[in-house]
Amino acid sequence: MSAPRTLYDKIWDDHLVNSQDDGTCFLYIDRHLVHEVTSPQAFEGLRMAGRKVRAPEKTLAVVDHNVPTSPDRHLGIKNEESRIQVEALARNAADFGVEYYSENDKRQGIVHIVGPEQGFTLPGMTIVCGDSHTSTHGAFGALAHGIGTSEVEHVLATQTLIQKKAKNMLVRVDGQLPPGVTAKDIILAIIGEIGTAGGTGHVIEFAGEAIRSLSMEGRMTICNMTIEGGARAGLIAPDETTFAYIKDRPRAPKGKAWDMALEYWKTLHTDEGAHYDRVVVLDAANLPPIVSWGSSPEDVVSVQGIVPNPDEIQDETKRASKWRALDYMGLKPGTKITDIAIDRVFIGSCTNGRIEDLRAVAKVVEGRKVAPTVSAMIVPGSGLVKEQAEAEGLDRIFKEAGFDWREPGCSMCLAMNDDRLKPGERCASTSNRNFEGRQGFKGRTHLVSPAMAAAAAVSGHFIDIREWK
Ligand SMILES: CC(C)[C@H](C(=O)O)[C@@H](O)C(=O)O
Ligand code: SF4
Repeated sequence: MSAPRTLYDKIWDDHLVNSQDDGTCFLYIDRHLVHEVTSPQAFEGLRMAGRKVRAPEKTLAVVDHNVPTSPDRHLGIKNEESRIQVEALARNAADFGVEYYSENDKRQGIVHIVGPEQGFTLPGMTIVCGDSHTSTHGAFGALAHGIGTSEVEHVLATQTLIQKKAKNMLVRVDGQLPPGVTAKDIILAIIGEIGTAGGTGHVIEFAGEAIRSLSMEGRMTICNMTIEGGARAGLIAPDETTFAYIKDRPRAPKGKAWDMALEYWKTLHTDEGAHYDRVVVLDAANLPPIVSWGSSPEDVVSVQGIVPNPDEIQDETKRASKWRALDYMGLKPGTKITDIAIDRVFIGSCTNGRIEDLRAVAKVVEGRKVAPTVSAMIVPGSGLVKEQAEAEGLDRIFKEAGFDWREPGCSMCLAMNDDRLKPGERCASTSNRNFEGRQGFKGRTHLVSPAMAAAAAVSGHFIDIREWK
């Protein structure tokens, strides 16, 4: 009998090409997603060295960060810097024979939404992308690493990645979530608990009843933000929910190949008695809806809570940094979270821009109006999410409520396109990062779930979604 292994151990072992005495390993990479921000120099490097893309059929390119989300974007990208980046990816994909979804392709969207949607992301695979939120794909039981541009070039050329093995960490979320509390609240609570460095050097496997009960959308939200907890990757063992999501996707295996794949996928779980280097346990039943108050995803509190007082922090450096965060956010200790008024609402991103997220928003805002003091936008994560939402009539609900209904892309998740906050503006956002300037120079971001963002849009301030009538 071989020693019991974790899910991470199994995927690692199945992809190990070579390992050196110092722990340096070559991992075979099954899937490579490429976007316009981190790929130009990588393709340029190949060109200069006269190399080809080794496995174009395992590579998929899509534009997301720089594309405008306005309805007239098919007329061309006005911002020159963005246009140059988007055109470069189109050219590189054509030159190197890589499939490419342009901003006018219905399948275009945020790379981490597109991969799963197409069945390009499958259980047991190693997946990379020059993007930190590649961890999202771990929701399928795939080992998914964000990589840098020089690694993008290395993978394009060799279909391998140089890695050292990380440690195993388990985050178990027991019990059932109360109504109104979502996957987003789980992951914000976890990061609040372990801190942004809590997962450093580890791959986190999420397990427990509350995780098992989540849809694939919810699981993707959890794995998406694993990276904000400092971990190398996040993983959730595949199960019937996973298989049902994948079945009949354009790139999923079909017929006999499906049966064979399924047989393998069913072995992808941690063995009884396998060792984790660290274990964290949370009880879902105790979780409230969560709102971030500072400039780090660990700065979180219950919607029923107050802005904390940094003076209560022992560590001097940390105390100073949290004071700075409050100053940046324009908040005072002791303020009730529900008394914080907002100017903008952003619903979208690879954290919460999927169909289930939009349905949750529609449920909250149907027959209501966005507060007159608030400007709110909804950005579907992909063209297919947009199409589905429109087929269900969600766009009508949004527009009647006064939301701006946009074209797919990263949008105001980060200020790399036309969608951004003005200095001092305060935003309830379903995205994953709240660093200074993230959504625009001097913009103020509060991270929340889609339902909480929707309720804030209508109320003009944060409100406990559990009390929504
Ligand atoms: C631009 C890109 C490299 C970046 C990332 O790596 O995550 C972006 O997607 C982000 O969310 O900050
Ligand atoms: S939506 Fe945001 S977090 Fe996701 S890839 Fe785009 S910029 Fe990064």
